[in-house]
Amino acid sequence: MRGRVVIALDFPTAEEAEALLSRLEAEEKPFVKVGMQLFYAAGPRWVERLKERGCDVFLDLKLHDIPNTVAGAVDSVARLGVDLLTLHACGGRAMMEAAREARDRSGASSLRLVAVTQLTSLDQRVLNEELGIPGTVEACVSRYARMARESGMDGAVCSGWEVEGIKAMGGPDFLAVVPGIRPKGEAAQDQKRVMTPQEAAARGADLLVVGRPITRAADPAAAYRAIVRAVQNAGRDRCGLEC
Ligand SMILES: O=C(O)c1cc(=O)[nH]c(=O)n1[C@@H]1O[C@H](COP(=O)(O)O)[C@@H](O)[C@H]1O
Repeated sequence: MRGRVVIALDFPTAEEAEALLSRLEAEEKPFVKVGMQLFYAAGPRWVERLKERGCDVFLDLKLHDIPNTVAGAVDSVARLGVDLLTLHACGGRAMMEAAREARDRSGASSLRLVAVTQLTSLDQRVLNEELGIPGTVEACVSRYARMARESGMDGAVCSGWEVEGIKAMGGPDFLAVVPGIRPKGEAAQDQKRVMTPQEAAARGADLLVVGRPITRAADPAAAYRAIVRAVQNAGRDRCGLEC
């Protein structure tokens, strides 16, 4: 999956998400993320239809509950045929293990479970002063990612600043999913730990999650293409030829 751009469809209705997708029709099969806003509005049947029209689908529900409840949620999601599902690493080992067991029992072997470490909207001050977690953001992300891997998760969500540590710890098959992507010069908005697409890809991001820089652009298809190009250029930078 190395270096794929995922478009975050953060819209209030299915119609608005579909309007965006129709503007991207000329592009190769897109990888899209459906988060809470759209999922709660459009529902599971709409997500199934997204798969039927050929999109790869990342369902970002950020599950966080007791193990039994999360296992039940994973069982329901497994029936939708989506490719990726998020849960919060801070739910702990038992929760993540229950999620993995539910996925394995469901037979949906292509459903990858990825654990959110620390949200890209948080910074050092929030971690230490508001959440009361000591140490650096990087150390916390690394600790959560290791726990996620040991609990059988397929990857972790982190910012571009923590990708190299996660890839070094988890190896090539442990996915580093990276939101907080901002092309040079774009406003960070509510994101704190941001990085350009080129740099995140050069550091080893497998999936780059991009929302507003594409969805709110005057020309979303052009914005998407520019980000895909930046990611491809990072691949060339890494090995001297296209890889
Ligand atoms: O799990 C996520 O996808 C996620 C984790 C995280 O730490 N930060 C983060 O921004 N996201 C998601 O990534 C997307 C980023 O959107 P933009 O900030 O508009 O590019 C949103 O849909 C967020 O829900």
